[in-house]
Amino acid sequence: MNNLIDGKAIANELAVSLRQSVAELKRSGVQPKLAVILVGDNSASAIYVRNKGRRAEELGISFRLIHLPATVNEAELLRNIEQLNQDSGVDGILVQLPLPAAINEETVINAIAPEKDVDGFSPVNFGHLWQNNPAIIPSTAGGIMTLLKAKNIDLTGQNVVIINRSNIVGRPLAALMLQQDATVTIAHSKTKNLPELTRTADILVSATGRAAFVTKDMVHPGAIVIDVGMNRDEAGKLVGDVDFAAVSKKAGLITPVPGGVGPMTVITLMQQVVEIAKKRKD
Ligand SMILES: Nc1nc(=O)c2c([nH]1)NC[C@@H]1CN(c3ccc(C(=O)N[C@@H](CCC(=O)O)C(=O)O)cc3)C=[N+]21
Repeated sequence: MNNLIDGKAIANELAVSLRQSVAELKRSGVQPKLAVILVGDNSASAIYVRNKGRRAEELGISFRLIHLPATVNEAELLRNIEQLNQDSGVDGILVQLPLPAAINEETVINAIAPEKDVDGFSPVNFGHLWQNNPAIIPSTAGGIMTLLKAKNIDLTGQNVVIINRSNIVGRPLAALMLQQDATVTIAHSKTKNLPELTRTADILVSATGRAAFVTKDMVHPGAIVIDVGMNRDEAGKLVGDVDFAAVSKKAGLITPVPGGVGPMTVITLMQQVVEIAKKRKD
């Protein structure tokens, strides 16, 4: 099957030059550093954070994990963020989502200094993105753009349907694709006649969190299918949103799970840590 987009391989290629950028920064006396705050013991979050730590270490980026108990109160979490905001040795701050229900995610995200908000979730970075002047962008959306670029896909005039309206994936991805002259539709749980809509897509992106949500009748032959889903099947195996066996026979290009968007998210995060660290020299 040669219609597979190998996100892992693309991420590994990008890692080569990124490692050089880190080495160069170190020679000039700057040690790039990412701080991650993980609250509680969500097993999926623990895996994602571990993957980020591994990649950082391999690139020569310092990685500080602050693991707080699920019972931590908001004020305590905000104090931790404030400390990282003040620490001139920290370039990027990431608070792993989701947070426990007792904590207001918006309050927490807004507490991160925008220039260290490596996720691009803060209102300032979000605003820059929608003003068509992106600064720090959400990693999953950025990673998908890099993946399409690596495959020489021109978005001009393409019909894109994104099944996800979150601030983390759907909205930032829509902004980035619009910037490259795609015609973007954001679909969600209230969208009428979804299969009819998705069949109009030249590029279909799904991030619903439901295994086998995207079936082959929803996909136009030859379409590009980007699977952002991270689900566990009955056997506990990681699967995406797309019925991969059937849809991969129909799609022009398709990303697998694992090995598609996930590794691109992580490498994009690291690229942004390095970009922020470069600013220390300005
Ligand atoms: N503040 C914040 N920023 C995030 O960027 C963020 C977050 N919260 N919360 C959760 C999502 C999810 N996410 C992933 C990261 C790596 C993989 C990844 O490495 N996936 C691998 C394998 C995963 C595995 O081994 O289970 C793959 O798809 O091949 C996936 C998903 C980042 N997120």
